Amino acid sequence: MVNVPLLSLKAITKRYPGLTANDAIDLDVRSGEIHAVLGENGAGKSTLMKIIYGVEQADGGDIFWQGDHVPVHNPSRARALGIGMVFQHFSLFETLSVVENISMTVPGKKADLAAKVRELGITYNLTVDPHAAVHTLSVGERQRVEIIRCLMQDLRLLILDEPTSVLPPQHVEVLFDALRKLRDSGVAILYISHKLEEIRTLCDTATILQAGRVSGTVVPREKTARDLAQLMIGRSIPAIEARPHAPDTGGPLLGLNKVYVPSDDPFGISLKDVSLSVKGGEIVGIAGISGNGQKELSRVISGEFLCTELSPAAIMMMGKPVADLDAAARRRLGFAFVPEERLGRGAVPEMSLASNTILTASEHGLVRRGFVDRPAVTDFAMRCIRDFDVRCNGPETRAGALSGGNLQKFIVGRELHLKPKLLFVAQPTWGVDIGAATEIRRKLLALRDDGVAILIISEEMDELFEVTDRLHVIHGGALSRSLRTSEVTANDIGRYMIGAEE
Ligand SMILES: Nc1ncnc2c1ncn2[C@@H]1O[C@H](COP(=O)(O)OP(=O)(O)OP(=O)(O)O)[C@@H](O)[C@H]1O
Repeated sequence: MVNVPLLSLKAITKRYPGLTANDAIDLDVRSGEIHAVLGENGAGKSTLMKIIYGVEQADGGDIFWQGDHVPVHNPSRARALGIGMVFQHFSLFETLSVVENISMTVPGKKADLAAKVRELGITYNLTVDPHAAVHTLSVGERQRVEIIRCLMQDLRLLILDEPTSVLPPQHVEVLFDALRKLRDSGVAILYISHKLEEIRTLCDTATILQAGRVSGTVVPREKTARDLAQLMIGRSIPAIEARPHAPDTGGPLLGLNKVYVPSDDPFGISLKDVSLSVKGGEIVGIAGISGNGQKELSRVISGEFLCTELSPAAIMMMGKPVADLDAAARRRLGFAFVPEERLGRGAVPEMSLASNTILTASEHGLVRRGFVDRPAVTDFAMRCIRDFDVRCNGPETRAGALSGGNLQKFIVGRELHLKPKLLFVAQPTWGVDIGAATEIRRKLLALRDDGVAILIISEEMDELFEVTDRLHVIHGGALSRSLRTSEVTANDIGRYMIGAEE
């Protein structure tokens, strides 16, 4: 029995209208291994994980668990087998405590559950106070709660979907230590990530998916990140060339002048004395650990949150005071914005891609005399799809049916096609595969060279170093002074990020 895989998938197939998301996939996962699943956006990774966890049902193929043929009709059946999954978006109730959240799916007295949370926390170095309310926890701590919840049952296989995309760098190592301990105790881990270096450090095996099929299985440690990217995409990715600093092109197109904004969310961060400016032809980045005011800053700049205490001139766009203008009025001045949350704020999942373009592009010839110009809308959506290589069934595809990375590419494409004077992008390449991320960064640089002013909030240090001319670091709702990117190191930025530097 030693050689029987813990989980064995045979010819798993899943079809959606017009496409095959998983095409006869075979995959073996063994106890005590960390097994990466790699692939371009839309390759079928999340679909496959959802089938294993019982959220989606396969149209064909078989699942074997320790050699036995088992149907997995729903997540509770998966949990009963010993399968746990941590999704990208956590499923915790903010106002309840850790142990109250856990007791919703795990039977037992609260006192016993709390003791178990403490014990598991010590064993795996995932400590968290069982009685803390979830809203008081950092993102890293919430993820620990999700993992501990899986551990409370007899866990044999843990599925993690891009777990480090939400973590600050210093929490990544803590997570990896816990995952290695789990592996050494015999648990199998399925690990989805676009971060190839992480996969090389952490994972024992990697299965690569290309357009819904398995294209290979490798030992990632024996490959370079470049090899892995090539295996995923089927071609090599040219590096972004070094570029000279852009010339000054006049006055700032965005200015924040001593912006103080109390948070309207009881769990949020207040902005303190935030000043910054972005000129045409430059990219300014905002680095920082998530939860330090990025969300609040982006709502204030986008106009989604109007703070009545600000004087109109506290925020200037294209030389005009805008702090009292709503988002639509700011957009009319030539401002475009990519929010951090794709679904809900960036796009309406129930609407087609074409209709989603009208949300922000209506003033760009898509609505005439109050009527939607359908051919113009379709043409606009087609251009976004083509230029940003959005893998979908065309402009009438429902936004919610796109894979995460493809929806991100579509939203970035839509905003870049508005030909803004000032562009503000939160997490430009969040969840996007390495090939597409390089392409998005290249397009941002091209816009900058055309004189557009660009502000980027990102938690990816490499990305900020690759594209920005200047940087600020946000910590506790306050911004550092402006730092010229070519004159600082990642270590310098790290000190500001943890508040060791004013
Ligand atoms: N509910 C759905 N309806 C229709 N098509 C869907 C649905 N869910 C996924 N798809 C399609 O299935 C394909 C695979 O999507 P999936 O989310 O599995 O990709 P992925 O590899 O996880 O991508 P990413 O890296 O972008 O998260 C995509 O083409 C996607 O558009």
